Amino acid sequence: MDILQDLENRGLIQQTTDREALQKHLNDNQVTLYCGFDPTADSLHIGHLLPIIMLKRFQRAGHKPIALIGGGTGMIGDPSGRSTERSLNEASVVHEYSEQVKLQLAKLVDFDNGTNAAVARNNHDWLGHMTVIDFLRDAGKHFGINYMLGKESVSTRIEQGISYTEFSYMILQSLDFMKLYEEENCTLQIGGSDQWGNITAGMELIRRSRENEDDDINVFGLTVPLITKADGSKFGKTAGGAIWLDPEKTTPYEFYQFWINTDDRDVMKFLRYFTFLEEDELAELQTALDKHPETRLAQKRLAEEMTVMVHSQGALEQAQKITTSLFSGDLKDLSAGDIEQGFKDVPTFEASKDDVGLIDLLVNASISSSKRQAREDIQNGAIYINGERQQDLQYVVNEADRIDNQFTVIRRGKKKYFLVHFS
Ligand SMILES: N[C@@H](Cc1ccc(O)cc1)C(=O)O
Repeated sequence: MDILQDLENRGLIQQTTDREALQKHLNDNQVTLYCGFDPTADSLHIGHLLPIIMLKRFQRAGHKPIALIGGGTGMIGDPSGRSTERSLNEASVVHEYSEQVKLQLAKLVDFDNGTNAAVARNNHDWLGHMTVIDFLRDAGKHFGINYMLGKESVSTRIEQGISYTEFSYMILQSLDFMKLYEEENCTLQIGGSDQWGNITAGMELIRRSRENEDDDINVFGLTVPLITKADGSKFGKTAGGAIWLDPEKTTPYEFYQFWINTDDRDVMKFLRYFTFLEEDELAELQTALDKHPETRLAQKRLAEEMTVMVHSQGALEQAQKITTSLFSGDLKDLSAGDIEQGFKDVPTFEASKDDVGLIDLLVNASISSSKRQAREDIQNGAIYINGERQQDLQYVVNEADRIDNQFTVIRRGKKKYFLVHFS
């Protein structure tokens, strides 16, 4: 099936410029396309995944993706989709973020697979050395103020205010498209739906600066939809904050759990958006969802695909093992690393490796508020050590209670977890 049809079936096209011409262009050529990512943090997050996967889809269809790192634009700040001015990051910080973002992109997009290997570029390489005179003469001349004021990213900000810095952002992104068009024969830019204005501005710049040339200029833009959820809340934001792609910031277990918790009403849409599963398999999962929603087969499949894609098969297996152990309450087979992932946000008490009476431990670790309370908790059967109830008031916590010789998981009541770390 051709790529545009596949994208359309998956609901992945928000807007395209001249759809028919784009179709023909993609049918007749190996097309070089790009998507830009501004380094606004030390890691990409789940909101960046859709455009990244889009690059992979085009790559699988035989086209050539460029992942553009916004080392230059990241110094300025895109007003698109934002209601307030951004605060500027130090140059050294943007530089550091750029390196991290580049490494992440390299893991996700195939940078060495022969004829259509993906390429990484950094727009600081050209924007960072441009003089202000060149900028105003060569780029600025092609942008009418009315045209710029008409862009949604600007018009929606006139009331609250927008700096000249952010106002100029669209010119920088346009210069990128022109640069990549000239140097890499890049003819398609893709992005999130809020990027439509910047993408079309780039096409306009390419056309205007080549007005006197006779050959046809074939450049295109395509945007993906904003991801919405049935419950109206924002995609990718949880109580614990953003879902990052960096395993140090969001562990693979947490990442896996994020997808597992997808609402029944959203799961099929997300499978279409994010995975490469094809119609027949999607239909099977739809049937499972209709007949046996309680098995959460579609959610499991989504979580598996995404965890392997962003992390690894090993990370998926670890996440599944932790999930099963936490569900059954049987923690014996977990390693210290598993415990750290599975109980990342649980209060942790540091202890030495000496045997200690359970009552003392409960009080020292602030699990029970007093010795009396500790005795009551134990007698009431509210205290569990590594998932096993302990009702002996004289019990001494010892080496055998240490998982991987480092952790003891204590539960008080139904789901209040505490971690004791022995060192
Ligand atoms: N403006 C894009 C990032 C980007 C940067 C440079 C480009 O040339 C293209 C895209 C964003 O904020 O998501």
